[in-house]
Amino acid sequence: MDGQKRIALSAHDAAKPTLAAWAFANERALTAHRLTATGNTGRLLLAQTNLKADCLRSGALGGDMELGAMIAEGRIDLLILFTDPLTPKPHDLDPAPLVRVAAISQTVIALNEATADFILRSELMARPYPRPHAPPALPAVTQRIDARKGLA
Ligand SMILES: O=C(CO)COP(=O)(O)O
Repeated sequence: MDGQKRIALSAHDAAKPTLAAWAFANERALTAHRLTATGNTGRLLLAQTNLKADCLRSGALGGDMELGAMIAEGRIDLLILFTDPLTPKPHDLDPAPLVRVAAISQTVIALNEATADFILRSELMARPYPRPHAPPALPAVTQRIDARKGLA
């Protein structure tokens, strides 16, 4: 990761005002970085702050998957994903794959405002940081893949 971080922002509907307020309060720190957001979150950020962000599709229409692919490909350094665990909703499971792929790819992740505050104030935000390697595939998984490819 460079000194300039690639930050993804996304929030569930009930958490969108919190994320917009957090981004507004931290505008100065965030302008130093490259921002990407899921569609509706991004539009809200563009409307309520002076930040620039690349907007993906709406999360419900595939933006979550676009973001997941970017994380898997190592194109996101920090994921700020404000969830709303108290309101049941049809896309309740959407964040799970993002959290999973972020954990695997050693992407920094904040699921709430307090964690986002700690991360944004970290001295590592302004410095290059060598991302630790992803864990090696489990031997059993590797064997199954090799068997399917006719290598075992
Ligand atoms: O789906 C989301 C979070 O899981 C957010 O997507 P939007 O920002 O497009 O609403």
